[in-house]
Amino acid sequence: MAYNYPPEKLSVYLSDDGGSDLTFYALLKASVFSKQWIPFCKKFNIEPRSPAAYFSTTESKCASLDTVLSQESAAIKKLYKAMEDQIETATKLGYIPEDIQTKHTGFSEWASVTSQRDHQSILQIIIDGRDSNAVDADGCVLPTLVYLSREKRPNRPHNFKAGAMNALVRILDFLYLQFQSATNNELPVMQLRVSSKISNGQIILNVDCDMHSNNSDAVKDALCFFMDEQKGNEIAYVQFPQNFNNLTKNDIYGSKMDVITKVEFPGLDGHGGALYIGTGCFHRRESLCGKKYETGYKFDMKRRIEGKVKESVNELEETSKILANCTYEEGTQWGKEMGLKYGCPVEDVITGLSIQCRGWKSIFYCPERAAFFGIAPTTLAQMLVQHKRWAEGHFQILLSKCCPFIMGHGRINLELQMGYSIYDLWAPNCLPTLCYLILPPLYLLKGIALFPKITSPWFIPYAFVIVAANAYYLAEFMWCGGTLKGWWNDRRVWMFKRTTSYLFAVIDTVFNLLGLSSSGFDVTAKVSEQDVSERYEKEIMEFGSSLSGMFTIIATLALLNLFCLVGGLKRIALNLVNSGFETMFLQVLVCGTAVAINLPVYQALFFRKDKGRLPVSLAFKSFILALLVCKIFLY
Ligand SMILES: O=c1ccn([C@@H]2O[C@H](COP(=O)(O)OP(=O)(O)O[C@H]3O[C@H](CO)[C@@H](O)[C@H](O)[C@H]3O)[C@@H](O)[C@H]2O)c(=O)[nH]1
Ligand SMILES: [Mn+2]
Repeated sequence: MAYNYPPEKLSVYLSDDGGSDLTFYALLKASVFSKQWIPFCKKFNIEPRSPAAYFSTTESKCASLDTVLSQESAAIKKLYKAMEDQIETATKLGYIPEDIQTKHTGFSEWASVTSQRDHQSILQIIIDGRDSNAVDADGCVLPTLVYLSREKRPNRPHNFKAGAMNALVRILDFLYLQFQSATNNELPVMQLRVSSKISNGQIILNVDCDMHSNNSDAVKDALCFFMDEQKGNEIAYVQFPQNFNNLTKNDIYGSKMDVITKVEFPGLDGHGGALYIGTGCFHRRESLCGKKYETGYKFDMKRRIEGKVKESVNELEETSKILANCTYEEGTQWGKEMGLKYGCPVEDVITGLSIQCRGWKSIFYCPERAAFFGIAPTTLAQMLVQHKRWAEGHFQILLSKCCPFIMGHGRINLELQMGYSIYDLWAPNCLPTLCYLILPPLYLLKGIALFPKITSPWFIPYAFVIVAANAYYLAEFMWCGGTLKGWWNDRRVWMFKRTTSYLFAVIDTVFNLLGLSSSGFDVTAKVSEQDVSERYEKEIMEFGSSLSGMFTIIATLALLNLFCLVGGLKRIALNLVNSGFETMFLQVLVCGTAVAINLPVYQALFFRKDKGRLPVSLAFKSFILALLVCKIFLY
């Protein structure tokens, strides 16, 4: 709401798939707070304009610089804290006390809600942009603010984030038309809760719920691309990078996407445009809703619609919430040709690809001051689940009719098709990785050489690939601002993802193709317990007892490599292998690297005492498994 953009041209929509009156209450409170916050931001040109982020990062710095600012900042912080306390109190209670409920008729909507998964559409226009009394403390108009919790019924697929986004797009569109005539709104904004979205009539910014804005000029930046006189008309979306503000120095879960953001996406940008990655993206409404690009297409951003809308807020709420009902999409193109596509765990990427295949271009833009910040997973389990979803989604795209080489053939250029396939091929990468982590060590244990001798000329290509690939990636990683330890962590995560997330992604995709299951959307956890956060800050890998399937694989592979390394080295030392070290060098290297990279796993199995260690039962299970594999192989 505090973007550096005329408020009468902005509307904010928040979608709450959790269907919670607590969220509605928080939004109400925020709308009241905004009356003080927005003038404060504009007066002092505050950044970032997310109050939580502002108070946690810059308050100390500004306090000493400017006395007026520091006084006003202290006063507004008090208001913010009071609001936060009220919301937290209600959250702890688990319900909204009656005296609060009576203050807004919207709460009555929840009287008939029995479950988050079974309720009618709830739509509340909290701030009506047409209302001349809806002003901030300085008397400036406020952006329209709408709360939406779409209808959910147990027997109806709700299509996760894509479903939420599409409901929002429709409502935004409908209300935009209603409001535009009344207020000359040019750019309504909309927002989702479990995912959040900002849009405006022609341009829609969508932001996930775990993100905040960090750059109040981002709207204007994006509009510059859309309004470019030469190329603006062919642009469908402007994607900003995903940045995270909760990363630790050496990024223990490899979440920082710097190599993607600074190398790969700018590369794709030169070949038609980067992927749509679900958040921090400005869409042209028309291209998102299925329009094909035609040469010569022109859109007048300043178009006005004549006529005045007299409907009251209540009437508008009643009419527009029908658009968020389960039955609304029946027999329509929503989820197919219109809006975000359904049925794929990376609804964002497949949607972006379809848009590009309809002839549109996209832009990837990294302003100096990051536009958005989000939250990266803080436990190994969260990270592996997230990557399983991504890898599965991408692999599904490759095997579907939306495969970049099929759907993209003749529509997007070959470089871009290949660019997409880097990610689409993540999942099947599990197969070679598993081979390398299982076969060389076992054969080392048995004393059978798989690779050329160190003295053979055939050793050179292997040495070259190993040195070149690693040196290249290391250089790229450091050039993008990573640390050496961060690179080592990244390599570990690379291995874990391939042996678990990607493997499960392949299995699930196959099941999916055979029609034996359908894929969902496992939401990434947004809060973690105190001790978990502390370990995250200290960069201690968090295992714990969840995800036992994936962790068993990780632990078993780690132990298998350890056993084989010890056994293999012993065999070489006892001279049981013909010119042992020379013939076994590459196997010792592969297996030794695996052991070195798995050090945190051994610690979690045998030495740690905290709750983030691997449970004893799992340690026992993987120990027996690894031993059994070695025994059977030697037999
Ligand atoms: O039923 C659902 C499930 C999810 N969401 C929203 O989707 C967004 C992304 O979910 P999150 O749990 O944060 O997953 P991430 O793995 O962090 O999401 C990344 O990956 C997704 C695709 O898998 C993209 O859609 C996201 O934009 C991208 O940030 C969040 O705002 C959710 O609230 C819904 O609105 N409804
Ligand atoms: Mn997220």
